[in-house]
Amino acid sequence: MEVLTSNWSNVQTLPDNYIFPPDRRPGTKKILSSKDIPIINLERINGPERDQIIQQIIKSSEDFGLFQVINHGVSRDLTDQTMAVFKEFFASPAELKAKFYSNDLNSSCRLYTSTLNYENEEVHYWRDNFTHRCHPLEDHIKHWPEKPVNYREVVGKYSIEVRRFLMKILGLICDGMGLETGYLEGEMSKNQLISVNHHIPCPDPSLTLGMPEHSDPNLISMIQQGDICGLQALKDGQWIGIEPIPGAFVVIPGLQLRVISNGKLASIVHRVVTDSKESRTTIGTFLTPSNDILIKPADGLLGSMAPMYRGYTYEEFFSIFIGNNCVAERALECLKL
Ligand SMILES: O=C(O)CCC(=O)C(=O)O
Ligand SMILES: [Fe+2]
Repeated sequence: MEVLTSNWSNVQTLPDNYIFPPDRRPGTKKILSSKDIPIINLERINGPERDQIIQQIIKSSEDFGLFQVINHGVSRDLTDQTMAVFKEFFASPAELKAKFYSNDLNSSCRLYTSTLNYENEEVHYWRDNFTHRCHPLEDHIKHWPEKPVNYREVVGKYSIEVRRFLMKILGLICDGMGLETGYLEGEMSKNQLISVNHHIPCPDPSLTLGMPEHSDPNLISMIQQGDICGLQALKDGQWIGIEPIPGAFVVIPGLQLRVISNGKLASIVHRVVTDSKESRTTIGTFLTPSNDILIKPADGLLGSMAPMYRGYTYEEFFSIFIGNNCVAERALECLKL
C-alpha cells in the first residue's frame, strides 16, 4: 500500500526507482500537440451526413489509429461527475483504498502502482491505476467501492452510457468496412473494463513515464482525458501530443480490430508523460472479446486477400500477451501467418 503514489504527499525529488535509463526517458524536448489528429463530430450521425462521418471514422482508423469524438451523446454532466468521483477516490485516505490494493489479474477490482509486475520491474511508471469490470453491471457492481458514496450510482450510469457510445462506434466501423451487421456485437465486445490512471505531480517529468509506449490489446479503447496533457502518440516516428478537448473522448481501435480487418485498421502506439505541477486523472474504457470466441480476419473482408493472422481465442491471445511481458504488438507477432 505504501507504494501507491496517491498516498504520498509533497514529493520533492523523483525516487531513483522511477528514473528510466537515458534511452527510455521522454527527455526535455517539447512535444507539440498536432492539429492533424482527426476529430469526429457525431452530432449529425443520424442525418444525411452519416456516410461521410462513417468514412471519416474509417479513414482515421486506417491512417492514424486514433481519433477524438465530440458530440458523442454522453452528457457533460455525467462525464464531469464521473471524473470527480475518481479524483475523490484517489484522494481518499490510504485505509479506505487499502482493501482494493491488488496486483492480481483475477481480483474483481485492482488498485496498484505502475504495472501488475511491480515486484519484478526495475523501474516503475509514475502512475496508480484502478481497474474493474463493468458489464453486465449487475454481476460486477457489488464488488465496486462504496465510497465515495455516489461511486456505484455514477460509475454505473457512466459504464452503461460509454458502452452504448462504443457500440455505436463499432456499428459504424462495421458499416464502413462492409462487415456484416452485428459482427462486433455480442461475444466479440462482451467484456468491459474501466481503467483509471492517476498521476500525481511529478518532480521531473523528463526522467520518467506515466505509462510505457504500447498498443492497446483490446477490441477498442476510449479515454476521457480530463484537462491535463499527457497522452502522446507515435506518428511517423515522432511523438505528438493528443491535446485534451473539453468533453471529448479519445478512441483507439485495439489490436483485435487490426486482426479482424486483416491489417486495414491501425492501432496507434501511445504513451503517457507526467506533469510537474498538476495531477492528471484519465478514465479509460476497454471492450474486449469474451474468452472463447474465435478471432480472425473476417471472411467477408478478405476477398482474394490472404489472411495475415491465424484464428485464436482472446484467452489464447491474453496468455501470449502475459507471456510477452504485456507487450501487445509482440503477442500479435506470434499470431501472424
Ligand atoms: O491515460 C491515458 O491518457 C492513456 C491510457 C492508456 O493508454 C491505456 O490505459 O491503455
Ligand atoms: Fe493505451
